[in-house]
Amino acid sequence: MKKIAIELTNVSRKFISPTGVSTLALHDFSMTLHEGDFCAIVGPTGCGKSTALGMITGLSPPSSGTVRVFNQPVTKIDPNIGFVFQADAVFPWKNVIDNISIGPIYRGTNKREAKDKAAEWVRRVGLSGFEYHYPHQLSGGMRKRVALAQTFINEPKILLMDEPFSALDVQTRALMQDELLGLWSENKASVVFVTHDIEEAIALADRVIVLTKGPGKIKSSYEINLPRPRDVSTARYSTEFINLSKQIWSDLKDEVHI
Ligand SMILES: Nc1ncnc2c1ncn2[C@@H]1O[C@H](COP(=O)(O)OP(=O)(O)OP(=O)(O)O)[C@@H](O)[C@H]1O
Repeated sequence: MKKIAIELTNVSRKFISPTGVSTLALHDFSMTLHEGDFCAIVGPTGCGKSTALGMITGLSPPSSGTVRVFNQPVTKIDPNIGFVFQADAVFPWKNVIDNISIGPIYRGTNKREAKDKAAEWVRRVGLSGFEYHYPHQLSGGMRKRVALAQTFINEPKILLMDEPFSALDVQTRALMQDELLGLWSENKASVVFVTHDIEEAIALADRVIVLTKGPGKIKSSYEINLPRPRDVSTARYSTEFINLSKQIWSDLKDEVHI
């Protein structure tokens, strides 16, 4: 029996603006993610997807309900959690090796060892030859590879991803999705992946959760039983994939209808 990695129970999150305006971002939201599982969340803009991730990180406590990570209440930022966001989180003034080694150095690994480890990650994400390039000398896809290496080098038990590939062109995006699945299959982190792209959600995840328009609550949830390992560019042609895609799109269409 797999352990529970993340558990949100009847969570709501309200924001109060400086002028006193209250926004209920998420309402009575519950989800459970087991160790090593890959869950995607889709939903209309502003429905509270990023808010849900923020509560798992410990950056933004819930207004009511409970958030537990590996059975412990979330009270602070947990070093076992890795993040990848839409914006590149790479340091522009550091080269590729220095960007990738920064996590282990902050965690107390000596510089030599951290750089050796980073060199191995440079190879794993296909950036050999670019070790001493700076982010502005790399393409968007290459910068994303740096971001993935920066995260995976810390061997996170939980990986939170907020539209990480949305700024990439279609081909690079498919490559990065395959890259992510490859890294995940070795590391087996528990992943929560937020996206607007239904096909991306189905191609990557074991489960896709659809949220209603804000304040978000769960509208539907689908188990994705496509075989693994998956090749994202071919998986999308299967009948099962197409049917899931139609069903999820139909759920979402009701929510974005104006
Ligand atoms: N710090 C904040 N202060 C006030 N309101 C906030 C804050 N953060 C989020 N909100 C509001 O909470 C709601 C949910 O925002 P959130 O960013 O979680 O949505 P989302 O589903 O991730 O949106 P998108 O798909 O557009 O990225 C929105 O109405 C947003 O304006």
